[in-house]
Amino acid sequence: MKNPLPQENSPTVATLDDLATLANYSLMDTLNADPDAKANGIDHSPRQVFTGHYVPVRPTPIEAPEYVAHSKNFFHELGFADCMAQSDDFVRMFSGDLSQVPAPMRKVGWASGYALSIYGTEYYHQCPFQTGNGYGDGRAVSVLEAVINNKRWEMQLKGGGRTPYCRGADGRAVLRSSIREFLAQDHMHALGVPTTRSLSLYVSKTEKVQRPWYSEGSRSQDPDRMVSEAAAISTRVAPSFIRVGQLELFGRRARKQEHPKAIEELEKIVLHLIDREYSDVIDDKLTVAEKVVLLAGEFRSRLTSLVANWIRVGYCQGNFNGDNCAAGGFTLDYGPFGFCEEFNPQYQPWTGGGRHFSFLNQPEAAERNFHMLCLALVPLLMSNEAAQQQLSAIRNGFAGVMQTKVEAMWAAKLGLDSFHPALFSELAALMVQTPVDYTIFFRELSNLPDDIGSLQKSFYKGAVYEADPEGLDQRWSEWLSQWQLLISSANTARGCSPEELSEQMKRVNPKYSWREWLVVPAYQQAAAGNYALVRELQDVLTQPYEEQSKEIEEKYYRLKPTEFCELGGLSHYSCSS
Ligand SMILES: Nc1ncnc2c1ncn2[C@@H]1O[C@H](COP(=O)(O)OP(=O)(O)OP(=O)(O)O)[C@@H](O)[C@H]1O
Ligand SMILES: [Mg+2]
Repeated sequence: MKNPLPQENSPTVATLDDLATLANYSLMDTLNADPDAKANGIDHSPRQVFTGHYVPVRPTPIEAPEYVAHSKNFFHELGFADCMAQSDDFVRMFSGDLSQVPAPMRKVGWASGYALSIYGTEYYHQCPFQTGNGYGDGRAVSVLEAVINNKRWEMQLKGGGRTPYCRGADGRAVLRSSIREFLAQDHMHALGVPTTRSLSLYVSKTEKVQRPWYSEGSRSQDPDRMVSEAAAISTRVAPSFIRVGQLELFGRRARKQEHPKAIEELEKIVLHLIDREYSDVIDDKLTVAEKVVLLAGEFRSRLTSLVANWIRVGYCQGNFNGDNCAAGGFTLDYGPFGFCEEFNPQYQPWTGGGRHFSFLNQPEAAERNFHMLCLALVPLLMSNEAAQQQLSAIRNGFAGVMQTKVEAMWAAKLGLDSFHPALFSELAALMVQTPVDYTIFFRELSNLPDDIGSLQKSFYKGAVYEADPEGLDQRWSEWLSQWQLLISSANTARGCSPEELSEQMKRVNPKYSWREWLVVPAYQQAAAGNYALVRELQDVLTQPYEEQSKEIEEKYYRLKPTEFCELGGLSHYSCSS
């Protein structure tokens, strides 16, 4: 689970001209453009897009861009020189100005439409036209596809200006939310959780936009004022940005036979997805029906692993609807996300999100998204009864696969080879009643303590605990003895030393995880032009399994102070963008 060490090779891409030689626009060249689109990409007002997979859009640059951060890890993986992130032409391009990019890079990017489904229900009314034809990337604009070290990557600006899908909004992202997404992507990758990757982040020195947000110290559920915040553009990178919602859009159109090319467009996007995300596991020579069935099985496998990983690291996506669910099976859209500090199965940082997207309900939410993906694929199997049955068997097997993966994940967190239901259910009860800090508890347990002394570092000591501390400590001691028995017999069977087990558990249970109250000062200082804390956090969060220095431990391996509980913008948020 450790973050793979960046390649030591000297960078092969040192300038934007070097990067240009790797450009290769497969999506634009193989999928259908919206026939009503304007070739120059000046297409910045809400309108309906009836057909086609993408709309050519010219991003709107932010004024006076200033460098905030780039992902050093990802730059090294790609063979990019660090200095490139601050070079004029790179800054210009990745702050939204494509007017001077070197050929064969293109001066127009693209945005895609998608459908919205929430927890398995299809929605249309979020689109200003009530038809679903005006919903999609409202502020995300892809600007480049490049093949780098034999791997294809798509690079997408977030906050890159209005598109036909902007629904009347400004097309911008603010510095606060961009810093959160940028750091969270780097952190998740370092945690070993599949994710879109951070490339770069620039802020405008002059351009501001208004967002609802919380006053200092506010405990209100919803933001209580409008604030003016700096506009920023972050670039994220993935093999593709195809979402379940995107397949749903074409699936719905095919199901309703909305236009003569609907089925062909569905087939094309599905084959494109396979090519981008599944070409290593799905043979190109198979029939479409065979590919579709394999795709469903592979996506099920990736999605269930992803959600088990989210739970392992305490991540709650917050708004896990179909359009925030990447069809490649990685984490996408760090908006109203959060990491569980005080363990609570119903943890949900987003006040608009509801229980259905809460921490331990994510397997259920994932199943709903998976169901929507399967529905979208059905029109491609119309003449093939056998393939339809295979698809429905894969669909119906989701819950079983999900449960197996979640149980294996709990077993791994506990250093065991198999899941012990009774041991786990007492642990879950104790974790809620005490309650514990999720990260600190499992990390302390990874030291294989002799008694509960060190585990108490993770105790928040709530009302239930305070009512009977001896009683709860007694239950913890009993639980720990049972766990010790199980690990010692498992260790004997595996021929594994306690030191080896401890090391193994520490690769599953991170020491450092996202703590919102430690991120808030970083974006607040950044708003004043000081990026030191952003850099420090980037450093800490990209080595989450390492012990790091004493100083870092004292600052970041800590219970959430009580004064931060219930604070708006910190313990919960209603708007995150
Ligand atoms: N400021 C904005 N301007 C234009 N469109 C927006 C803006 N904020 C959100 N949207 C659009 O509203 C929809 C729902 O927003 P949501 O918060 O899921 O996505 P997001 O955070 O913008 O982006 P993504 O899913 O691409 O990470 C998306 O289609 C998004 O593009
Ligand atoms: Mg989204």
